[in-house]
Amino acid sequence: MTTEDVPLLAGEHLTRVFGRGRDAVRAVDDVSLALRPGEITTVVGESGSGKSTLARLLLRLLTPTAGRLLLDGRDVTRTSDTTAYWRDVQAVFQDPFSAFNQFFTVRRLMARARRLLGPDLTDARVAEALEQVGLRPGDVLGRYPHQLSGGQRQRVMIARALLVRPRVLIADEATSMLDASLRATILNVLTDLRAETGLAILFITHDIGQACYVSDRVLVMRSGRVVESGPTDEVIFAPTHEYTRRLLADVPRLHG
Ligand SMILES: Nc1ncnc2c1ncn2[C@@H]1O[C@H](COP(=O)(O)OP(=O)(O)OP(=O)(O)O)[C@@H](O)[C@H]1O
Repeated sequence: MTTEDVPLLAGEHLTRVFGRGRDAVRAVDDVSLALRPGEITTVVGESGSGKSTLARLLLRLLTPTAGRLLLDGRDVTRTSDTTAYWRDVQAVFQDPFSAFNQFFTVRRLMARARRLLGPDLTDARVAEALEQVGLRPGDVLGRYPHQLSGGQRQRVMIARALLVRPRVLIADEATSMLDASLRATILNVLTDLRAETGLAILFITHDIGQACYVSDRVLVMRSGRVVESGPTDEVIFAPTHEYTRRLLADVPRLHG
C-alpha cells in the first residue's frame, strides 16, 4: 500500500456492545469505514441504528468492544493521548443551544479551545475560524447564545471545532434542528470547507435526502450494521438493499 492509499481516519470492524447477556445491545456491529482528505462521507440510518455510538467511537469518547481505530495508519484505539487526537478529530453536535453555556459570550466560548491550543489560540485565529463559516467576528464575538439565530449558533459551533485546524470533522445530526433554508446554509458551509481546507468530514444524519446533497460516499446503517455503502450516486440511484430503498421512498422528490 502506498502512503496515498492510507486513509486519514479509519475504523476497522468497530463493534460496541452495551449491557450483558440477554440484555446486550450491539449498538455498532462490525463497522468499517475510511475517511479521506477532502471527502464527505455520510452515515445514514433511522433512530437507534447506531450512528451516534459510531460517532462517539470515532471521537474516542467510547472504547470499542472490538475493532480498531487508525489515524494515518497508526493504531490509536487505546493510546492515552486523547488531547493530541482531538487536535486532529473534532465534532459538531445536534443542538448548539444546549451545548453552549448560556452565560458565556461567543468570545469566551471560543476561548475554551485554549485547553487544546494553549498560546496558539490568538484573536486572529478566532477571527479566521469565524470567517471560515461566514460570520463576521465583530458581529458575534460579544453576543450570548440567545442573541444568535439557530444558524449562527450552529456556525459558531463549527467555528469552535475549526479553531484547532482539525483534519477530520464529525457532524452528528448537525443540521437536524434547523429549518430547511438554514440547513442548506450549513451544508454549504461544510462543502465549502471541504473544498478550501481539504477537511475529511463525516456527516451523520437520519435523512438520506441530505446525504444526497453533500456527500461523496454513503454508508447506510441498520441495527448497528452497515447494510450498504458506496459512492453517493450508486447508493442513491441504484440502491441494492431493501432498507436503503425504503429510506429513499420517504424522499419523494429524489425519485419523483
Ligand atoms: N450508553 C448506552 N447504554 C445502553 N445502550 C445504549 C447506550 N447508548 C446507545 N445505546 C443503544 O444503542 C443503540 C444505538 O443507539 P445510537 O444512539 O447510537 O443510535 P442513533 O442511530 O444515533 O439514534 P438517534 O438517531 O436516535 O440518535 C440503541 O438501541 C440505543 O438504545
